[in-house]
Amino acid sequence: MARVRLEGIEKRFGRTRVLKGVDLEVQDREFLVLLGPSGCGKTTLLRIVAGLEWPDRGRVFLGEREVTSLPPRARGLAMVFQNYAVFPHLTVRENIAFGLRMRRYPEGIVREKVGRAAELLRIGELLDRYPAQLSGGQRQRVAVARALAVEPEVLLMDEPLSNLDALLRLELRAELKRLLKETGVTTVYVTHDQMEAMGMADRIAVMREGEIVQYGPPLEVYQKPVDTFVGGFLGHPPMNFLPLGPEEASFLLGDRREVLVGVRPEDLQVFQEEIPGGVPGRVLVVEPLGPHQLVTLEAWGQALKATVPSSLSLEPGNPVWLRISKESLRLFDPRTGRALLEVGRAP
Ligand SMILES: Nc1ncnc2c1ncn2[C@@H]1O[C@H](COP(=O)(O)OP(=O)(O)OP(=O)(O)O)[C@@H](O)[C@H]1O
Repeated sequence: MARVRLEGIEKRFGRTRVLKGVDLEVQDREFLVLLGPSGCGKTTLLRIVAGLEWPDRGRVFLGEREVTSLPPRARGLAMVFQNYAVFPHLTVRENIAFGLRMRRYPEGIVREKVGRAAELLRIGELLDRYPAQLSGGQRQRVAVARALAVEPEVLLMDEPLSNLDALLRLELRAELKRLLKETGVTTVYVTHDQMEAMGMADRIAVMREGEIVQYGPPLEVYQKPVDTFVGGFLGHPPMNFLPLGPEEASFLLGDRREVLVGVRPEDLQVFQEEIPGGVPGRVLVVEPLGPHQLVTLEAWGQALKATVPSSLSLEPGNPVWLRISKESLRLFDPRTGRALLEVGRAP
């Protein structure tokens, strides 16, 4: 198994700077997710790790080995992409065996490794079928089995679940997580789906416009976003942002300064009776989601989202009172969007 280390990776396509000096370290056996909006450079970074693309500047290490100028096959890694890259003219068995045959393993070993990979992915009964006879989910399992069969030190995955329907994604997400923990392979996984990132990652690297803006365990990134971009990108629905003038800030925070307050929809407490210190608001829209409801409210002169228990019977137009615990607030600089110190924490 191996660490992946990137140092100062820069890449341009024509005049566009796609990667602007990325440093990243993925620990041995870690499941790292590169998360970010479309076009931020995730795939380019992954392709540079794979050796399918060369950086203009910077270095790539796998373990202690520098591989910056090595071709893909010399790097000891395997890849799975979104468009189930399986060969249509080969059976599942031959697809899984492909990488092993390229490495010239003896037939007995090929059979054994194919069997083990098929068992891990629970596709043992599909070995004699052709890809056209498989569902999308099964095809993607074959692609993963083929990647894992060669026992790579590092597994690179680019949106491997994005072509699947929602239910299958959920199922395969959990299975992949189990599987990759079981095999212990170091994984770099690209997605723009924040639920996938939150659910699967040991650590998330959030990318924006060719840079990594935050890197840490999912909950830390969720609870302590370094700026409004990360706060707005993670969470569904995203964090609410309230621009407060000195007067309002003093009322809510006991501190006179202009700030941008970030509050997660689940941290906005909604009451139907007036409560001491509660901020008055009005219900605009109610969306029942089963265990809870998503409520759009007007308060502090702007629209906010709150997730509240379904037991509250709310209708558009209802008056409500809001409370936010100080611990759940995040403060941001209204000019730069950067996070400020937490409320109530000594500087
Ligand atoms: N071969 C190429 N030639 C020119 N521009 C490219 C090339 N590959 C990528 N780009 C550009 O580089 C930028 C980053 O692309 P990249 O595919 O890495 O982003 P991404 O974050 O993976 O996006 P997505 O989630 O949409 O796949 C985009 O603006 C894209 O148009």
